[in-house]
Amino acid sequence: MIEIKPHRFGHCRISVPGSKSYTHRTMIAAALSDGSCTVRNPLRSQDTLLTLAALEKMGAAVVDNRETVDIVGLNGCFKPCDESIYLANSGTSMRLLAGVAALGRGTYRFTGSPRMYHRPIGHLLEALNQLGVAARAVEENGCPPVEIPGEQVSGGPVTVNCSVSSQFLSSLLLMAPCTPKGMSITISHGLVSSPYIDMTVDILERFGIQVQRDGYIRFDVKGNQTYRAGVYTVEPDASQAGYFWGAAAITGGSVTVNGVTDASSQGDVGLVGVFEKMGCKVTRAADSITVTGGTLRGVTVDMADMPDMVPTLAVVAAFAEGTTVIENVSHLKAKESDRLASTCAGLEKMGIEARAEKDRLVVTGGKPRGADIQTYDDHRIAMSFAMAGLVTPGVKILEPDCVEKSFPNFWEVWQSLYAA
Ligand SMILES: O=C(O)C1=C[C@@H](OP(=O)(O)O)[C@@H](O)[C@H](O)C1
Ligand SMILES: C=C(OP(=O)(O)O)C(=O)O
Repeated sequence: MIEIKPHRFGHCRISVPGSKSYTHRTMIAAALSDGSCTVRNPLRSQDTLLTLAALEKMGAAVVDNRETVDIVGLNGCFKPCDESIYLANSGTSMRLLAGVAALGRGTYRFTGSPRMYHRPIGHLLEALNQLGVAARAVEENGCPPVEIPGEQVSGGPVTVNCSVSSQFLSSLLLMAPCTPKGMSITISHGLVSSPYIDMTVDILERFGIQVQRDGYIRFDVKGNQTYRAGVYTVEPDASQAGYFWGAAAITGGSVTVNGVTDASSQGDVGLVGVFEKMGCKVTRAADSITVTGGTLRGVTVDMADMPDMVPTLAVVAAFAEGTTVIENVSHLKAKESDRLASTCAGLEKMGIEARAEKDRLVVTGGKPRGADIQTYDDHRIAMSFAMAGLVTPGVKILEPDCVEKSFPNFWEVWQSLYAA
């Protein structure tokens, strides 16, 4: 348990670790590449290290130098792996690896934590089945554990339902260039979290892969393309910056996060635009963004593309005047926890009116009081409610180590607010 002490600060400048999403993607692309890659500024957290360990088990040669990671790629085809590959509760590892595993030889079995066994993957398995891969959920319930036979998949046309997760499409996009025929991917039933697709396409292009797209409707990737080995640098994580910008919003202080800018494909940078609408001042510089808190008012905002920032926004909304309506977020039910429920539970415990409706979250600002916050093993719940403790005495975060999933030194970086 960590008790967050209230603190007002003037200006604070901070740095956050490398992007989780970019680290997963860069490591996977490197493992598929035609030679020796160096990944600079990788996020070294529980989830990204699970992806790295999985790639090593699937045959990539890995040297972890901490500041950098060297990966020798397998030129589009993984080696057989007899043991099960454990991916804890890392949805990105599970979904992205399940697709690219179909490029390998032998059968891969991906397992995880109990919560992972409730996070859907059926739509990706169905897409793999269309491509002739006999991928299956071991329990036949559309959730991990999964078995993926590496069948030298040839490619072709495929349709995928991305209404629950964009990660299914990212997975298909990552495997497509290594198939002989290439793939023509059509998205059915809409797409949530679309900026993560832009990140995937960005990584593909940086590795020399050509992708043709019609918005978020259809993607054509030619076959027999090569992921080009090289040196790749991971940019700082915009989602992690969000907790520090949120700290500024709530306290009325000012926080500059280094290296995160509007030019990024990371959709979560968009959170600063929401804070701006709520009454904060946002200063965008060439290599940083500064948020300065102001008098906050509630907003109505569609967060389908920024799912990971919903708990962050909901906690900030508790300190705003009026009601905040966060729309199109039903996919939050399938995250590390049911995030609509866990966010509401924390806010209600603090005396704030919050309710999860079908696909939206409604929070009415008020006078939050201190409370023990249950984190449900969800890093984003821990980091979001830490912000509340900067203003409200008596906020205690239970099981704070869950931040290891994405931001192992979060509590250390958090301390820099107290030095400001
Ligand atoms: O592809 C990615 O790196 C991610 C996609 C998003 O998931 P969904 O597409 O399942 O919403 C996001 O919530 C997750 O933290 C990371
Ligand atoms: C949902 C998240 O990650 P994942 O899907 O990789 O578990 C997250 O980091 O908030």
